[in-house]
Amino acid sequence: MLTITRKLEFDAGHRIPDHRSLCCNLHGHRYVLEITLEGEPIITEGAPDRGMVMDFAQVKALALAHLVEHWDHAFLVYAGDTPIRDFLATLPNHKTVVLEHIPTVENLARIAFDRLAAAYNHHYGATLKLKRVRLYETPNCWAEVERPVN
Ligand SMILES: Nc1nc2c(c(=O)[nH]1)N=C([C@H](O)[C@H](O)COP(=O)(O)OP(=O)(O)OP(=O)(O)O)CN2
Ligand SMILES: [Zn+2]
Repeated sequence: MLTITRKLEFDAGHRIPDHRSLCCNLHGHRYVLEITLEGEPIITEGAPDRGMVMDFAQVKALALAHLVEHWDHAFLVYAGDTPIRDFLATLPNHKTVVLEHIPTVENLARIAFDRLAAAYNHHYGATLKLKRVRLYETPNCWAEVERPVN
């Protein structure tokens, strides 16, 4: 087995409603998402992706379709954050994503992992698996979710 990693970046707004410091204010981040897949390179003769665990272009396409296009330039708001949800609802056509959990980087990384695991696992046969998602909220702060070892 070996791993490949694809990095994607997106911008999103959020706030941590009960935070005691600056993070209770509306603000945004350029999030950096690192997706690590584990598998064996494809050996099918003549296949365009022969020698690849998965074509990086396809890694990107699946990440965009299943996660990044939904969150990019959106405001990620906790379902229980009523004042902000009410405010956002007054803005016509605003891109708002309502989450069941507070949008800490830990919770966002877990949501990202669960969605991406469903998208990637077994995509190219039995061996391909999402191994790890790492999400940077700032260059200095990140969370990581790993697939449990079977
Ligand atoms: N465990 C967590 N702690 C914090 C989170 C979080 O999601 N999980 N989020 C925040 C803020 O939203 C913010 O993203 C972090 O701000 P800050 O601590 O200021 O991070 P910086 O990298 O900008 O800090 P420097 O001191 O400039 O390195 C807060 N905590
Ligand atoms: Zn923040």
